[in-house]
Amino acid sequence: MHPFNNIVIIGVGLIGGSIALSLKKAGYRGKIIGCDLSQEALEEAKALGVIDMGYSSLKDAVQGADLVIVATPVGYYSGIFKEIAPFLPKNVIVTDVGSVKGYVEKAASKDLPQDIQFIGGHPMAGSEKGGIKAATPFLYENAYYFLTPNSNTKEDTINKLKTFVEILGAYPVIVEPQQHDKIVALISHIPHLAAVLLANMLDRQNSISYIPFVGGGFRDTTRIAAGNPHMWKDIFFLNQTEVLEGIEALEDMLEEFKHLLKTQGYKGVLETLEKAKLIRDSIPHTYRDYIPPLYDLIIDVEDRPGILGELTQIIGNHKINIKEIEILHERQGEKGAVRIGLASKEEQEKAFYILREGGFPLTYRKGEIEDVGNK
Ligand SMILES: NC(=O)c1ccc[n+]([C@@H]2O[C@H](COP(=O)([O-])OP(=O)(O)OC[C@H]3O[C@@H](n4cnc5c(N)ncnc54)[C@H](O)[C@@H]3O)[C@@H](O)[C@H]2O)c1
Ligand SMILES: O=C(O)C(=O)C[C@]1(C(=O)O)C=C[C@@H](O)C=C1
Repeated sequence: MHPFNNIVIIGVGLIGGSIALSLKKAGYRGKIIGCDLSQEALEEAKALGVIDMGYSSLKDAVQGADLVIVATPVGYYSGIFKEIAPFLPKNVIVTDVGSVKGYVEKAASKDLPQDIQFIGGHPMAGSEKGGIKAATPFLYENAYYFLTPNSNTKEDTINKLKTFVEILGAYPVIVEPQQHDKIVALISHIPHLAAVLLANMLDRQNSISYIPFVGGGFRDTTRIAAGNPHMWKDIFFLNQTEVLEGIEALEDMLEEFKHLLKTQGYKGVLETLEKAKLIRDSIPHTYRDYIPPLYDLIIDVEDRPGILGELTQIIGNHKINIKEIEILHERQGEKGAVRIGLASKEEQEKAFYILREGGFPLTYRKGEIEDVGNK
């Protein structure tokens, strides 16, 4: 049974809109009310069927809610908490989706009434694109979703939010707000800063004219630099301590690398590169510990239009659900490769034979070939 019947989403953009779409996809039958400063976002959300009703007044929106999700840029939270505080129904649960949690926890305990249940939240899924038009019902599938209860959060509230997160297709992970901020500084905030600085280097070196030549490397390492500057400004300042620590660690590593390079430290440079490769290669497709493992197949395919459609159709015809699909970016000669992740060993075996006999003879179980890039 769904734990909520009347969900209010404040900020109907990428993250808020995607929550609403995921709920609808999962068959949620209650009401979804959107509240946004932007009339255009509300109109768009209604037209797309994302929300059932839209309000620009926070007071009107939250009346009757049993779950309020704050999904605006984090800098607005304190003002929003203060404004909704007098109008929140007694049994409502308030949560958020913000990329920092220590600050949000403090703001909630200061600005929300003491008897209102609050639990912080943060889905580890997103995009460099913002706004309701970028929202998708699949954003949270197989993503981690941090939940940060405080000492006042009841067990029942935690359980309801866990269920809610699972309905979105994500995996709830309970952490302390400070622990959360340490983790995301290293896996999200410092990487974002690095991407921003890499992008800006083209300008710094007065080499804007290099832009037409960028290949996959520059694109892959800087994609997130195209994210919303206002949102990211809030994130950096509201996770200032952890981000400053990360910057210092980055400075030390750059100094060390600079020294190795200046002093012909071949061994050290190689070790740095090898360590990074090990770490990068170890990022689980299978999200061990929290997410059930996936059973992968690697398929060598011809590089031509329509090939992906043919592959997925064969599998779909046999009612096998592809949990993950990835194009492996190795394009030497005429071949490319695709990785598909399946939910069970049985499905992997079935798909293996179906594909091999169905026009994809170069299908392998993961591990049968070491690494497509090294063949
Ligand atoms: N973008 C990501 O990748 C990502 C991922 C996880 C979490 N988050 C967090 O989610 C939140 C929203 O990010 P997003 O990417 O959906 O942004 P977005 O710009 O796509 O959407 C934000 C929406 O909030 C509305 N808004 C702004 N101020 C408001 C206010 N005071 N009252 C009501 N509505 C207001 C905007 O009009 C917009 O429609 C942020 O706190 C961000 O830290 C973002
Ligand atoms: O752009 C993406 O792909 C993201 O998922 C964005 C990303 C991330 O760093 O992973 C960015 C900030 C959010 O707080 C969560 C997710």
